[in-house]
Amino acid sequence: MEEDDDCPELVPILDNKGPTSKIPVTIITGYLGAGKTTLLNYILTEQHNKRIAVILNEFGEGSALEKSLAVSQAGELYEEWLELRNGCLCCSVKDNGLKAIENLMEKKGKFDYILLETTGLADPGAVASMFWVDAELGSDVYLDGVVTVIDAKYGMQHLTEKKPEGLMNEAARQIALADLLMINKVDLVTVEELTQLRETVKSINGLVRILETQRSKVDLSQVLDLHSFDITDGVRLAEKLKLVKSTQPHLDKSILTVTFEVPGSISEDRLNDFIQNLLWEKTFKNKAGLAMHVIRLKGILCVQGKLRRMILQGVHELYELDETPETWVDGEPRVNRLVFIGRNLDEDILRKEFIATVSNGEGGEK
Ligand SMILES: Nc1nc2c(ncn2[C@@H]2O[C@H](COP(=O)(O)OP(=O)(O)OP(=O)(O)O)[C@@H](O)[C@H]2O)c(=O)[nH]1
Repeated sequence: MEEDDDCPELVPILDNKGPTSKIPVTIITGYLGAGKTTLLNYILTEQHNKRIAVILNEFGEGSALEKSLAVSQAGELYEEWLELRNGCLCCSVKDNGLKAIENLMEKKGKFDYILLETTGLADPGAVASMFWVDAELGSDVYLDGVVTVIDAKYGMQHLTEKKPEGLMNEAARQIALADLLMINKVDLVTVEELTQLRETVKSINGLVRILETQRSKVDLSQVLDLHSFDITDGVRLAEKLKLVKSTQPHLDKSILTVTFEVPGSISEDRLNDFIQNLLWEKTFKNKAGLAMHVIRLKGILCVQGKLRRMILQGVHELYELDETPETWVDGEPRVNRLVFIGRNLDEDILRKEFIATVSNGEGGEK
């Protein structure tokens, strides 16, 4: 056992990924009119003793601010920022979003939390990747999670909208990327409609926690500090991944969740080969010959030569493989458990490809 009391000087406890030294960013996404602004207004007017900065994101859109700021009850629209009585702040940033946020913090001091609302049609994956990469590069912020708001009444319609060949349905993509899903406007639907939507959502993202809300009212502790990209709690993630089941597509060509478990310890190099073939080269195809496309990826792995569990996190083409603080216990079965959310995925093929790639040569027992 390691000594917990003594902290070796050369190993800072608050490493640059530590939640205490950096400011969390939660991305709030969802289709047009789902209730994102209502959620932000609710959060900003609740008593939470946090200094929250709300950023309305127009990254990459290049267009002028199309909508009023989240909090404009005073009738004033602030170009740069709007400071609220409870210490919160609201502003709109374009293009180089992270730089703008850093400038804002320089001017206004640090916040406790940043909420970033993406425009209804934006791909939250691009924004999430940007924050994720920046955190790695030593920025003051880290990505806490992606919250997707769905319209209980029109959600199904958005999900079944036909897209031109090859294009992904944005509503489904936003669900696939979510770490937390809020089905909002439950007052407008019947129990049956709500059940149907919930089942459809689960068939896309088998990992996500689902909340049902009216007027986006939600216990803030369920939305903030999700630590969805943390690498420190491998045990909790392992337990969570164990409960995930592969899903069947509900909708034509829909995005779904695939999960599997492979025993033994694996080579890190070959694991990297597998991930890169999947995410970058897109070499794996489903039975219909369509390339698999991963949107979100999580895993707990047992890597040869590592005493600790490894965590794998991925968003689109980015991935990160890290050691957790937890060592494998003697006699504990070594397993690799992976969850993929994406398009054209096929569980059998993916598992076979994984086994073929990682257990080449000396794979198997530790
Ligand atoms: N009936 C009902 N209406 C709601 C609920 N939540 C929000 N609304 C209304 O739905 C409309 C859209 O809500 P917004 O919060 O502006 O949605 P949004 O996702 O920010 O919309 P965009 O900015 O266009 O993407 C508003 O008129 C809200 O008052 C709810 O739970 N029930």
